[in-house]
Amino acid sequence: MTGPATDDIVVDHLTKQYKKLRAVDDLSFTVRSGRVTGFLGPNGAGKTTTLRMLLGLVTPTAGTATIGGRKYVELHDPIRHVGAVLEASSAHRGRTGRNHLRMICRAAGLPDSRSDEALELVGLTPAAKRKFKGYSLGMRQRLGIAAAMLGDPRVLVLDEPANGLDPEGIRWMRDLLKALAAEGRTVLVSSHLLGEMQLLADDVVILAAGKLIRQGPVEDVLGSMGAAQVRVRTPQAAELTDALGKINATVSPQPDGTMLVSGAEAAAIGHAAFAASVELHELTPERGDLEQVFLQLTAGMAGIR
Ligand SMILES: Nc1ncnc2c1ncn2[C@@H]1O[C@H](COP(=O)(O)OP(=O)(O)OP(=O)(O)O)[C@@H](O)[C@H]1O
Repeated sequence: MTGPATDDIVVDHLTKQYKKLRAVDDLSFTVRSGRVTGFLGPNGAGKTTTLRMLLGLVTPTAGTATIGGRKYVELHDPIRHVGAVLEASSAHRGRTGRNHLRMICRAAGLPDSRSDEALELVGLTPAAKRKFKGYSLGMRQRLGIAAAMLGDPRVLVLDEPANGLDPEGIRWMRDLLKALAAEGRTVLVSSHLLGEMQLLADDVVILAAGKLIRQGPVEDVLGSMGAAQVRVRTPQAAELTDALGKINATVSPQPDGTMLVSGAEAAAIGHAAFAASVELHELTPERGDLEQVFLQLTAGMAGIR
């Protein structure tokens, strides 16, 4: 039997040229099954264009994007293979959420029962018989995910799914996507919410100005920056700042009375403090978070082109 060996997404030298603008520029990356991959980039980086090429909605100028080895348009039964939410779902205003899903089921040859299962999955059962026009943005996002899940797809592609969700909704989304990945599905999610991505994603693909900046497990991307800082608390801030100046460390005082020191390891800071007879109340190495790393990696690559 032939067919895709896995449900990986493979983007290979993908390029999209719009007149003078190269929206996506020779982009290559892999999204692995069984993991949540965060797709990150400043505004205008080319994320949506990439996802649209992956889903066969935009024709690449060059390169390919495949799912389990096939282009989207070559998939035999796409709704059972790939679920996608590219923007907050739209439905006929006067139609109920349940009827909206049933119509999709009928068009795709899926049993009606899938509508209720998908509504249950996204927590919309209580609103199943309410009309779409009364749905909040968060409910529309949930309905979009329900529609994407109708075919029980192995691959999910979501563009900014957390938009419009309240903190409880964001947490719900995180739990759902992690659970779907834990079942072995491929989950590719674009987002601007970097704090949320750090909690959600196993891997990240970072894009700026159409080009790949970094890809890999979140831990590796965070670690690779070596963005280590050390949080220090002392009642002798002036003396410590002097002592650290001598070892070329940079000190930035924080509003909470601590100082963040970069350019020296905790041991070197402790030693400098000891040698200067400075009392320390805290000495905590801190790694840069995804937001700091993202801003460093994409610095100067203005989003709006
Ligand atoms: N149909 C089009 N014709 C011309 N230019 C386009 C078209 N679609 C997108 N672009 C341009 O391509 C670039 C990438 O846009 P894209 O929407 O893919 O970025 P994005 O990373 O999704 O941005 P955002 O985070 O703001 O949604 C932008 O400069 C955009 O203006």
